[in-house]
Amino acid sequence: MSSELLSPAEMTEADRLAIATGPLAGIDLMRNAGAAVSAVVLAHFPVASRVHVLCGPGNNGGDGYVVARILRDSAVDVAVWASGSPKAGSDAALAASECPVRPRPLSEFVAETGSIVVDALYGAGLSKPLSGDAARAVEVATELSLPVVAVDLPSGVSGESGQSLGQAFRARITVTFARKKPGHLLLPGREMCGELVLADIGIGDGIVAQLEPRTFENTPPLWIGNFPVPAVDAHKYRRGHVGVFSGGPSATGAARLSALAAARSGAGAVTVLSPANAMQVNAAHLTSIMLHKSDSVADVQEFIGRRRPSAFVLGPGFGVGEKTRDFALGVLATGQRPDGRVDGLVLDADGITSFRDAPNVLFEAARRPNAPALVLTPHEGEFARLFPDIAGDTNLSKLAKARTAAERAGAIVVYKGADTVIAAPDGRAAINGNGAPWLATAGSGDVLSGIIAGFLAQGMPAFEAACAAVWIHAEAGSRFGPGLIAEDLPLALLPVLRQLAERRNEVTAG
Ligand SMILES: NC(=O)C1=CN([C@@H]2O[C@H](COP(=O)(O)OP(=O)(O)OC[C@H]3O[C@@H](n4cnc5c(N)ncnc54)[C@H](OP(=O)(O)O)[C@@H]3O)[C@@H](O)[C@H]2O)[C@@H](O)CC1
Ligand SMILES: [K+]
Repeated sequence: MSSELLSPAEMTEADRLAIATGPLAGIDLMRNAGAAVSAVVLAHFPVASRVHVLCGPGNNGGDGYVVARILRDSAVDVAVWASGSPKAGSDAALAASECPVRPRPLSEFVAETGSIVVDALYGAGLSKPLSGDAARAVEVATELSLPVVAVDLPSGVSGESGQSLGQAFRARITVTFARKKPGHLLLPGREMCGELVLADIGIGDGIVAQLEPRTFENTPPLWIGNFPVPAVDAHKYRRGHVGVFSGGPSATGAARLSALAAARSGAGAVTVLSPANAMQVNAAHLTSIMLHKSDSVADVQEFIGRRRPSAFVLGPGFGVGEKTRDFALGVLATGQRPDGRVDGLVLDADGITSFRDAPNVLFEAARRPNAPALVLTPHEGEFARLFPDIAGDTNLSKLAKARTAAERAGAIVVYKGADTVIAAPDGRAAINGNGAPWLATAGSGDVLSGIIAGFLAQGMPAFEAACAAVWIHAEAGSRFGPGLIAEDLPLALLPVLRQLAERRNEVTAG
């Protein structure tokens, strides 16, 4: 499965294992890497007046020497600018010795408009911020607006976190090898990479599998096998029943958006649970979605016992306070009750903020054996309310923050943003790469919560349900494009869901 992501350390280990297993030696992998980058340069910039290859002292630089040799062999005008020289006896030293272009020191780097830069300074081995000659090279490329093709990663960008500590190249194209790295998908890395090309350099799937990767790009292969398609004889309650809690009379819209999204994502039945004083306003806006009065935990329990809902959404428009905490803890306690157990609770917005002063109460409830799956869907601000120490730890990437939070909370954490990360308490995590700017609109998160609950109610495991919902939500948003408002999203889901249902049937048939 190629949705796996490898951290720079895991990638180094994959290189080592591949070399130890054979048949390819390190220099073969390097030659394949350099060939892949050269092919991209030749295909995208056939009329470049000159190609400047910047080579660092490690294996990333080694790839650069291979690129320079192949381009020279292809009659391209090539200049090589080197920062340090490769360690004697290394693969990079061998690649440098095979390169017919005499390197000049990076400190003298000059370039001209119309030329191309191949950035082979630092890749997986980036160990500190760019400084001196490397930082100046970034300035030269930026000033002249030269297209940059980055080898593995734009130098200065961390493959682990996507962060750049100081200066970094902004690439037009980045060519990486074997598997993508988290830094290619996490912001700002994703933007710094430009177009990302993944090249096969001969590291087999079996080698990657030995590393048992726990990080993935969030794409359909990750969860299509669990994507719910109703059986021919499906009864509406067998397709799952979602309950969505509504706020008071002037805050009911968010719950209805969530409810509609749960219904569109395939839940057989959806009920809005409304305070008595908001029943009329909700009733005026609901047709296929049911309505039930619910002012107290006893009302909620009575509903659970009688109507057997399998998932809830709590938070959108609900208000912050004790009632919210009681409802959330009441739902999570159903794992201990014989009269109706709920499979999952999606806690969003006010639901998250309500626990800011007592997050451990929530986490303990979620971690109790047999508790319903808890899915938390914080944006950055809400994340910091529930996990202030994790949010403030500048050593952690967004991926590591989500992962640490999920483990602490015993919950699936959907850490939202343009690079949403979904993490599970068991250590799995996925980074979403199809986020669309159109989704940054009021109510969009309420829709996402509803989709997650819709999938949970249909029996999808919680991590897969959250991943699928995030991807589908983003896909629907980007296909709809400009002018999107949250009301459009439930309908915009339909073509995406249709394609996935077809794909799921193919997977099942195959
Ligand atoms: N056989 C293989 O393994 C294959 C590997 N492949 C390629 O290898 C790349 C990884 O190679 P790598 O591990 O040698 O690390 P690399 O990125 O070259 O940097 C290390 C050197 O740079 C230095 N340095 C770092 N940051 C610096 C800074 N800011 N400023 C100044 N110096 C800095 C660092 O110094 P140090 O930290 O030791 O002080 C060290 O000397 C990978 O991205 C891929 O392109 C492919 O060819 C496939 C086969
Ligand atoms: K690089």
